[in-house]
Amino acid sequence: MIISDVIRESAARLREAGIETPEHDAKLLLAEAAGVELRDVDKALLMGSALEYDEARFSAMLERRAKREPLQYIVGHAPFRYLDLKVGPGVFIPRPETETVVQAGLDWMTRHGLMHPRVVDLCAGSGAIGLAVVTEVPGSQVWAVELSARTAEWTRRNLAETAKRYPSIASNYQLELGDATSLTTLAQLDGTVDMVITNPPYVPETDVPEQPEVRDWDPELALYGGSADGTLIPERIIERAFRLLKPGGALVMEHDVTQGGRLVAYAKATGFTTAITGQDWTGRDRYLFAEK
Ligand SMILES: C[S@@+](CC[C@H](N)C(=O)[O-])C[C@H]1O[C@@H](n2cnc3c(N)ncnc32)[C@H](O)[C@@H]1O
Repeated sequence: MIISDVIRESAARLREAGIETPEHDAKLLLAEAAGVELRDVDKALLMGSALEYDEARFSAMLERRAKREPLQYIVGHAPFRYLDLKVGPGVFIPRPETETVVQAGLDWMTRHGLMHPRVVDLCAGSGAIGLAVVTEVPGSQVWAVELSARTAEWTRRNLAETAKRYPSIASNYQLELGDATSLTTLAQLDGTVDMVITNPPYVPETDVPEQPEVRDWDPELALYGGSADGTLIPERIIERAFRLLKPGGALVMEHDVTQGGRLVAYAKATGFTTAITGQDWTGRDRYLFAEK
């Protein structure tokens, strides 16, 4: 079968399953089954040329996608800034809005000319935030905390993979298995940290996501913020970050679009001297930025 027919038929199957980007997903899965990049599939489509691919693997992946399993779990990896992270069931898939949150943290460190920043990533998941920082900020030291032992296996896997490309990070990144909201977690760092960057669970419990890829596949522990409006865990993270930070240090924390005002007020009440809400690329309120 020629490639355009394969894509057309596969996309029709995915469209029928309610997927919003059927052609894109079909092309990506075909690229994976052929062991090539997406642009090679586009080129084959444009030129009308043939493409060798593993047909059995492609149809198995297509069936998984039609059951609304996230594309990233099926292909086993997800991009995050300059990294390509391993993901699968049991770990939260890193999202583009979190790249904005990391950028806000990096910009602050650059503005303050920090040479050897000490950075904490609370709620590490795949390791996206901490691994981005330790690979993008030379001389940085990162501590990451994750509660789920199953998820922490993914964090460790990503640390090992990333260290193959950036060998120096192995000694500059430490993962702790524990509760990021507990006063005892990383207590040895209290008052010494330059920056906390975090993407904690924050989805309001009254707001169960409609997308099956999120609702049925992302771990619940990664999603829900522990109260009806989802701010319980983020507020505890604000308190923990305040103790970890040195005077003048900063917290950047991703949150739901509805939570900006409440979390700014909470940060100020906790003792942060400044607190503002930052926006993502689409202009929506998505993170708290607070200085101690
Ligand atoms: C929204 S995900 C973020 C993962 C990653 N930082 C990212 O941005 O892609 C939240 C993560 O926090 C973990 N988590 C939930 N509660 C926690 C807690 N009390 N302490 C530490 N980690 C926690 C979850 O298991 C999940 O991996």
